[in-house]
Amino acid sequence: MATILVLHGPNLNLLGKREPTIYGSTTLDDINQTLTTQALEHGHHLQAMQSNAEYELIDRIHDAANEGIHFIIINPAAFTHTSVAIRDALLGVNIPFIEVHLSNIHQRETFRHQSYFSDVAQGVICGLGAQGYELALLAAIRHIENLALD
Ligand SMILES: O=C(O)[C@]1(O)C=C(c2cccc(Sc3ccccc3)c2)[C@@H](O)[C@H](O)C1
Repeated sequence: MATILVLHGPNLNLLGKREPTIYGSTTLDDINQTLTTQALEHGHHLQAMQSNAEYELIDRIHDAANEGIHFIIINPAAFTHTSVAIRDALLGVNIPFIEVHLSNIHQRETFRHQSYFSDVAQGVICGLGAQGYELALLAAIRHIENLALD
């Protein structure tokens, strides 16, 4: 049994409440509940956290290494385009991660096209709404289970 950590960045706590045309009407609680259920169906555990504070996300990433977290799924939200610090934390703990965005950042403002995470991620999923998280979870489980076979 493995544990997968889902990290949501700033303002995602407002998801489903405003701007549904861009980010959808699903709330973060809905997403986390769906992912938790799907992980358990595959025999794995899921932990989820949302923070508007860069340092809290960094601290959670550090703690993940001490807890034996096997994989991280992260939507850095606005930190996608600014945070070398979170990038460095992910590299520092050496836990594989997938970058997820609800919207297709490449169809939006130019400043959203650049990510500090994509080149060091296992993969990037964007533009598929809440389903992107579910696809990332399936990929994480596949990664973990393939490692177990090696
Ligand atoms: O598409 C995403 O998931 C993204 O990571 C999410 C972002 C984001 C930005 C502002 C608010 C929210 S969440 C939200 C949605 C609707 C109303 C209020 C907040 C997400 C952007 O900062 C990123 O560029 C893209």
